[in-house]
Amino acid sequence: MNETVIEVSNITMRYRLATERVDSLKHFFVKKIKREIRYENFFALRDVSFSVNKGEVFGIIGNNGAGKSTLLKIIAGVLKPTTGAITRKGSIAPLIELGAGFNGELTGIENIKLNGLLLGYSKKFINEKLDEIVEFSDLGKFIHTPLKNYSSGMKAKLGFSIATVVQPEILIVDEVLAVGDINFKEKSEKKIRSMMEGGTTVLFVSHSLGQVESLCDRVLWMEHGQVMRIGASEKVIKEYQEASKSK
Ligand SMILES: Nc1ncnc2c1ncn2[C@@H]1O[C@H](COP(=O)(O)OP(=O)(O)OP(=O)(O)O)[C@@H](O)[C@H]1O
Repeated sequence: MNETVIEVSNITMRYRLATERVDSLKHFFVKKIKREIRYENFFALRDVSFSVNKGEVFGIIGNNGAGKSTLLKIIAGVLKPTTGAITRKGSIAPLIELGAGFNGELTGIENIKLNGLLLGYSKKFINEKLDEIVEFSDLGKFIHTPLKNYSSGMKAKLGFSIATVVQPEILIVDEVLAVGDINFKEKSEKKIRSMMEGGTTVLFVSHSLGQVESLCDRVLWMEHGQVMRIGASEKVIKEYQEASKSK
């Protein structure tokens, strides 16, 4: 029987956007005190529900602004939904907002140590795994350079290498593979596949439909914060492409 590891129940995420234009922070507070700031409700997610089974590779697709990253952040526990509930079973490695825990002044090596601690790895474990992380990251001599000199792809490589040195029960991958070069893409796809074989559940967000189709069992297509379709990858991707064409 299929075991559910992620259950998303009626998630709604509301952002409040200030509708006034203010030129400075001072101006903002003056207006706020005078209660002249008005807010508009913006729903990034509306009543989203689905579940993901253990060992499944689950893709999320949709146009820019559809709500994919917001949904992943809620599942990862980085954001709290306005209403609705999430249940999650097992350890999680969220590869989202890579670099959020990075420090631009520190070198690649130093960031591995810092980020590893943030991910809950012990010092001993990080030291044991350091060579493996450095090798996988393909950063060559840049590993000894401060991160502020890295491109976004280089940061993504480092983040992926750190997070996947352990086998989490749930791996969340948001566009990470899109910024890596072709060699790294192949390598990281291989790593994701080996994790899948080891039983890891993967949530994968990407605009690369070919990659989604080749990696994912099922796909969720979102539009304007709502679920359009959930189903077998090939079928849902085809429907999404047809809908995009006819727009
Ligand atoms: N902190 C925030 N405050 C207000 N609105 C936000 C915030 N974060 C995201 N949004 C809005 O929520 C909507 C969904 O954003 P989200 O980043 O989840 O989309 P996405 O599907 O991941 O897009 P993309 O494919 O471009 O990465 C967008 O309209 C965005 O402008």
